[in-house]
Amino acid sequence: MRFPPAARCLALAQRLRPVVAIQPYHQFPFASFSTNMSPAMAAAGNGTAPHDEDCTLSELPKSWRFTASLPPDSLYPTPADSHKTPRDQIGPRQVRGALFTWVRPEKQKDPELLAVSPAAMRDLGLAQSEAETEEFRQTAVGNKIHGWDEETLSGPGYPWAQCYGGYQFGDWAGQLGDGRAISLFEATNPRSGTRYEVQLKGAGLTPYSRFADGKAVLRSSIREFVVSEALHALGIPSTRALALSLLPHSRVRRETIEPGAIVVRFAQSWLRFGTFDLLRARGDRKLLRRLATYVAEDVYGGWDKLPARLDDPTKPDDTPEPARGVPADEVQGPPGSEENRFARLYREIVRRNAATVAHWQAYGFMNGVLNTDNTSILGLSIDFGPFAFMDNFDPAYTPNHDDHFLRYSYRNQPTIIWWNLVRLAEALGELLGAGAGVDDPIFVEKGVPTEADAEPLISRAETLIGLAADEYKSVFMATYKRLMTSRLGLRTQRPTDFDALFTPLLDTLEALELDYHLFFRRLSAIPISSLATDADRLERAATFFYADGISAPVPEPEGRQRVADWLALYRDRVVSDRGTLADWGSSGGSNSSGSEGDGGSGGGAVSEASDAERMAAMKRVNPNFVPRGWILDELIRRVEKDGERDVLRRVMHMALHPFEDSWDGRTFDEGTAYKGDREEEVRWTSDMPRKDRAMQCSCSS
Ligand SMILES: Nc1ncnc2c1ncn2[C@@H]1O[C@H](COP(=O)(O)OP(=O)(O)OP(=O)(O)O)[C@@H](O)[C@H]1O
Repeated sequence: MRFPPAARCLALAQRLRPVVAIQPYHQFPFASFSTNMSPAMAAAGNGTAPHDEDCTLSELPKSWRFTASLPPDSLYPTPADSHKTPRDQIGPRQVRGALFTWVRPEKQKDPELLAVSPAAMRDLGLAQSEAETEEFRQTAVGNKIHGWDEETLSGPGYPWAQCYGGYQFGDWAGQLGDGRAISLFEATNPRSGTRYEVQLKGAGLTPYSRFADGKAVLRSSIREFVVSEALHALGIPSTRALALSLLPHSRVRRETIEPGAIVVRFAQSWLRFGTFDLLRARGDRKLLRRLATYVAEDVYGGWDKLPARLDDPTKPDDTPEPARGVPADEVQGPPGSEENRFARLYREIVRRNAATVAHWQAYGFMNGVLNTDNTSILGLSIDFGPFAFMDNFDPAYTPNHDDHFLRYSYRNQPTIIWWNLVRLAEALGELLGAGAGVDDPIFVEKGVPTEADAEPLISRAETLIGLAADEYKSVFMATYKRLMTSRLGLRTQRPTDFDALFTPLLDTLEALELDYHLFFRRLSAIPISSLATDADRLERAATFFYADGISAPVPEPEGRQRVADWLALYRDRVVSDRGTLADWGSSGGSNSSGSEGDGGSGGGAVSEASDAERMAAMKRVNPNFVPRGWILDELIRRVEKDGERDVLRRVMHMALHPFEDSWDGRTFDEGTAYKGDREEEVRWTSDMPRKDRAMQCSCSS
């Protein structure tokens, strides 16, 4: 079966790439916090306060909607068929016509529960004390399964592994699938009503394990456990991690022999672009339509949740947020660019991913392997292999040791996510291009347009994908600018900020090899009144250098002057943002002046109260702690080699409360003083050791 329109879409994709081709990093910053804690961060909820409604694991409402809605592997049509098959016979193979296989996690001997995320417990609706129970420990490694009676071989649900494909490093990789992840059930938090798919990573072989062993090593499991929760606490959409267990009898062969582990993780959906890629590659149009419908109805919560057509899709920057509530069968827009419900679905996926990649850019996070099987249909950060947070600001940095062409480098991330979105557009091309004809019985039956309809369909798909490219860029830029604005403590955005403030800042960080995160955090503690004169600013400039000096080949006085020049711009911008007319010219004054028509002051002051408010607001969005590569390496060494355990609890606490000045001895949501390690906290939030900057990881995990 051929996919002619999608083939045309491929050509289109190639033509479209320049539309949003990644520009130099400094043209692509973004952020989405107001100076107050953003709703995302508030919702992220880092606390562990108990709730009356928190339940036990067995009380937690569970469902199996994914497996009830989509077709299983025909070799094991029912859970009982799979359950009766010896575990070692469920070997790797190509699966057709299905989106998952029923498969039970392997049983594990003497597992040790190493750590849980208190925030994850709370977000799932589980009482904190549940983590102490045997039921939790056995569930966390797959020894106990829910919804299935292993005696009677019956029950409402059974574990499963998803089938998907993907483009890896730009090439079609064929069928992939959950080769070592097995989903247990969907859990609905009774308080929030949010439903999550809960799964185990490292739980054993599945039909999608290909040539590998179905296991995960402790090293990569610790990294995924910590970063999932850290991203969420930063307000960055991410899959989550609930628990980490060590498998003492599991020896896993990678570059060396390593201990095995299992992470319990959860997300509102684990579907990836690669799931759609696979159906397109199989030519399975019917299932593709069914999957898209499942995503809209079950994952996004209904067709009416998707974005209405923009008032003017050719000018997304000038258009307000799209309305919602469009009925499923409504088609919007003029002939040639009519948007049906599948076009709205595609646009929502575009918008979510644009916002997420904007968060990564603003917070200096790199996934490291942005293949289409690692790109979420919900726009979540997903699959944590060789990820990293930026150390010294270097837009060409890739944390992936094997990424020789820098495909997944920091500056390329927005382009690559668009590249992946174009692959998704190819899969959805016929559905979104069909316009009002999408429900014509012949089209529904065959999934392909008639000869007469083909040309208009292709042309409409091309038009809509082109408009989606503009929308992607617009959402990306708006989000990035909003985040950067708040990271700099500004209450207002100006069109000139991007070129006049953000770009010179990033250029300075790059030229002087300054630490990206420490810069923002340290700036959050500098009163504007201390930047009044050039001499003040020159003195303050050294705050941003490492204690052992700058590593860039720039003489220190020159480096100081460069930072001081930017601080002058910043001071003027803050004064124009927060100062009053009466303040202007009332004190000191910098030598620089704001841009024409920019409200620049060239002098002025900010009241102490207002400046204190700026600094406090900045501290709420500029983390003091991020789990950098060297910290995770230390953590892994201490857990794996030195047998430490409590360090995991401490690192998770810092990751879940990243904006605090300090942690040990302070009272957090749970009402009792938190027991930390002061020396460790200071070390993990100060200058990083020179030898550890900009580390790279291999993909082995
Ligand atoms: N040790 C392994 N055993 C079986 N399959 C594996 C193993 N490692 C990777 N895979 C599979 O190879 C593919 C690509 O691997 P990748 O490292 O991107 O994924 P992953 O980290 O295992 O999974 P996820 O994206 O679910 O976090 C996936 O289909 C994955 O399931």
